Amino acid sequence: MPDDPDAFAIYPSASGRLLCGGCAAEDRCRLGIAAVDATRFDVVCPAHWQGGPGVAHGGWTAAVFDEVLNLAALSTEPRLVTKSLTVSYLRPVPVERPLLVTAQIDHHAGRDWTVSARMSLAGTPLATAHAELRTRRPDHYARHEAWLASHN
Ligand SMILES: CCCCCCCCCCCC(=O)SCCNC(=O)CCNC(=O)[C@H](O)C(C)(C)COP(=O)(O)OP(=O)(O)OC[C@H]1O[C@@H](n2cnc3c(N)ncnc32)[C@H](O)[C@@H]1OP(=O)(O)O
Repeated sequence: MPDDPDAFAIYPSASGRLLCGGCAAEDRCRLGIAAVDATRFDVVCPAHWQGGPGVAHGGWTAAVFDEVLNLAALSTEPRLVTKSLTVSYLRPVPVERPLLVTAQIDHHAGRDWTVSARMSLAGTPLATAHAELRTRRPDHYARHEAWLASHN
């Protein structure tokens, strides 16, 4: 744990990837996301994320959207958290098949962002998502740690 938790930032990994705090040490995205650019992502659902036979767990789909929706805004604002995330599951998502996820910033004012994304297979939409993001306050993680310590 760093002395100042709010010093946390995401930098390109050894291989140039932008990875969350949980994946940076392994230098690979465990969700199976590979960024093409800031708004397009090649995604493959690893088999161990299957929820039904050959079909992705809905939590994996939500996690992928959470990641790409933040990545879409990351180049403009590196200090984001997700305030809300809504996923529409349109069709089952197959595991181990090449998927395309596109994401965009729909609105930004002050600390508030609204973003949306779509997951597709060969042009057919499988799921869509909308999220509200919030720019973190400078003491976001320190405040969290203080709150947690007060509940020990
Ligand atoms: C990237 C590259 C590859 C990687 C790409 C990106 C990697 C993946 C990105 C993942 C992004 C995520 O999933 S982020 C993780 C998921 N999201 C979160 O953890 C956000 C949790 N929610 C919050 O921190 C907050 O609710 C906010 C920031 C959304 C809104 O807070 P706010 O702006 O301060 O609003 P406010 O109404 O004052 O706060 C609501 C209530 O929460 C409390 N509160 C607010 N902040 C905190 C805090 N830090 N610690 C404790 N408590 C807090 C307030 O006291 C208040 O309590 P009371 O007065 O009501 O009692």
